[in-house]
Amino acid sequence: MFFLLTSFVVVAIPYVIERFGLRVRFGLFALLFWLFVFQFVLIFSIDALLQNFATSMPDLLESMLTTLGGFAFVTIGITPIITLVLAAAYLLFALGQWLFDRDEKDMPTPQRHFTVAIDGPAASGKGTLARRIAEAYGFHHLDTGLTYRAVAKVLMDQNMPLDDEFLAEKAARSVDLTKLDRAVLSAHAVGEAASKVAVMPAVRRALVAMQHSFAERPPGAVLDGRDIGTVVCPDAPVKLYITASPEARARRRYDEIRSNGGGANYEEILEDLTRRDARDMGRTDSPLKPAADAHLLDTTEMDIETAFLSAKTLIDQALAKNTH
Ligand SMILES: Nc1ncnc2c1ncn2[C@@H]1O[C@H](COP(=O)(O)OP(=O)(O)OP(=O)(O)O)[C@@H](O)[C@H]1O
Ligand SMILES: Nc1ccn([C@@H]2O[C@H](COP(=O)(O)O)[C@@H](O)[C@H]2O)c(=O)n1
Repeated sequence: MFFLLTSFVVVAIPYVIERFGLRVRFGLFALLFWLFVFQFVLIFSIDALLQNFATSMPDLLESMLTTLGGFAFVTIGITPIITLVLAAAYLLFALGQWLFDRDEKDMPTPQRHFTVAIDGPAASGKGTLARRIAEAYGFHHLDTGLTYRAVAKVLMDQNMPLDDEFLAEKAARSVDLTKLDRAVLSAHAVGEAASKVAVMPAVRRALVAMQHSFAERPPGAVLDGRDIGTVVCPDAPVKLYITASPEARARRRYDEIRSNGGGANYEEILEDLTRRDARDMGRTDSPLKPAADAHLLDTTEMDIETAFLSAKTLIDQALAKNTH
């Protein structure tokens, strides 16, 4: 009787803990507990049956009951042993999990991605600033203007019209962010063509999807363009809107082309920039405008380093907020 009582306690305790204490239950201890109860009931009911009715029952039934009772009697000792072994294994596993979780909590949490969104009109200096920031913080950089330029270049190379949305969308879907060649795409004419394909919603949808996933690259990404703060990364913790007078921007572009050995006409460049600004600001889908929470930076009278230091102050403040 002492053996049965002890066995009952051994199978009952893990069952009760499993039933009422565990969030994830496999029912293993419940199975062992009810198996034990079943064995117990078999032994005693068969014993009672045999004691009272053995003489009146057929021999075959009597021997079957005797075998069954004997089997239950022999195996009832195994159930608590299995329960004990499993409970010990379970305890060891739980202890290991607890130690592992505790070590994990002590580890610094991996930094999530951080996005700097930079928008502004042509030649305002946003690309130069974006590259400088990316370099200083070890972030990835995407000049989204190049993606629109790549679409325009595909169409131009194949003598296709720039206003066919179906063809332009197909070209947009073929853009590979790892193969954007600034040297090839930076031509003035490609920029002009890019602003034409950029008015088409299907083109924007295709490119924005790529830009959006680029922005999620850890540890951070800097994207510059026209709709980064408003459409591509509306939740970016730092948004900058870089601007400069049209004359200053035309002068910068003129100097840039000349220093690369190209021929340029300042008046023509100013005219092109003004026309491109008007197209980019006036289109229905994702027009160029500062996001409501963007910091404005007018670089007309500001050199590149000063612009970078202003941006750095804002980024450092946002990074400090992010980690506390
Ligand atoms: N603050 C600044 N002062 C003087 N020159 C600058 C300044 N910022 C950028 N530049 C120069 O102006 C030119 C245009 O800059 P950048 O290419 O960065 O402009 P952008 O806004 O990215 O142009 P786009 O929209 O056409 O890509 C470059 O030659 C760059 O060196
Ligand atoms: N996010 C963007 C980026 C660019 N565009 C269009 O592409 C043209 C070329 O851009 P650059 O920055 O390389 O000069 C630009 O004029 C825009 O029309 C855009 O729509 N959205």
